[in-house]
Amino acid sequence: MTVKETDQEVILTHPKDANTTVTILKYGATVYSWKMANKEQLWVSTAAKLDGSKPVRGGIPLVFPVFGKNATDEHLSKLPQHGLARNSTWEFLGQVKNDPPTVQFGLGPENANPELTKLWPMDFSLILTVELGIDHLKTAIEVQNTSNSNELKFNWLFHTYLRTEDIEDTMVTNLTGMTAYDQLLAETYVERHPALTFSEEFDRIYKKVPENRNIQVVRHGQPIHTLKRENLPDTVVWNPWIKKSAGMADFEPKSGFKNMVCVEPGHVNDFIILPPGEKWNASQTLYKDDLKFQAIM
Ligand SMILES: O=P(O)(O)OC[C@H]1O[C@@H](O)[C@H](O)[C@@H](O)[C@@H]1O
Repeated sequence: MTVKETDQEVILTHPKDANTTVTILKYGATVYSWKMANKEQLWVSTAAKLDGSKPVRGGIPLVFPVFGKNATDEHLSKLPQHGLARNSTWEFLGQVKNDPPTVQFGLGPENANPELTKLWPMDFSLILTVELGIDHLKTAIEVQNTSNSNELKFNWLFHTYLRTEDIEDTMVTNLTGMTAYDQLLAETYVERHPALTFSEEFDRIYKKVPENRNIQVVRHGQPIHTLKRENLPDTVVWNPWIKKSAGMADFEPKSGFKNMVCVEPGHVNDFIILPPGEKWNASQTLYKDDLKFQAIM
């Protein structure tokens, strides 16, 4: 069996390697484990809530329809930080392909968190497709505006927590020359560093990153993760470091910031405005590649 469903989760196993698996919690349709040849690729807090009481701290939470906390939009401003998709139990729609094993999850106003759809009463349909390759994990999203008359205004982001052995000797590359909004300084500037390194809290939105930039997480000269993006122009890079992780009750162990970096492809710098009836598609693929340095300014 390549796909196993329980009440809480769906587990995919690759037919060519029983140690290559992905586990998706129905709550938030959150990928919270991805193992390649038995090696975990994602970071998840040991205090993460997997019981639907709180979005999962780790894995790949889904951010929709708003990134961060909105202050101005009549409806979006009423939603909590990062919206409602990560706080809703999605419907498992089943397996759509055998090899690579591929499954889908759906969310709409009928099954989304009712407390939150009351605050954001829009017509929408989301389909998340998760594909487990022998050497990759692809997550793809389709958003449909199911209204006959109103536009749908939203952000999308894959809040991907990537695992690393030690953040202090980890770099994130191929964002050189991009415009960055530093959320900690509230300043916009052009990224001049040939690679991002980490020695304190880090929270930046890189804007309009061309699709041919494949962001890499590099350790000891070896790329440990490579990210390919489709229709996701912005990328958030985040590490909470010591003080911020100390303040998060669900972030454990407290030294866990050393073992993770969030590289989060999304469309967050502005909103997508989808006309009635239309669809919008985007995806992220995590895979392994050789070192490809794209530092052209
Ligand atoms: O604690 P949350 O809501 O999961 O957010 C975690 C982080 O998510 C990142 O995407 C944001 O850039 C950070 O500002 C934020 O702190």
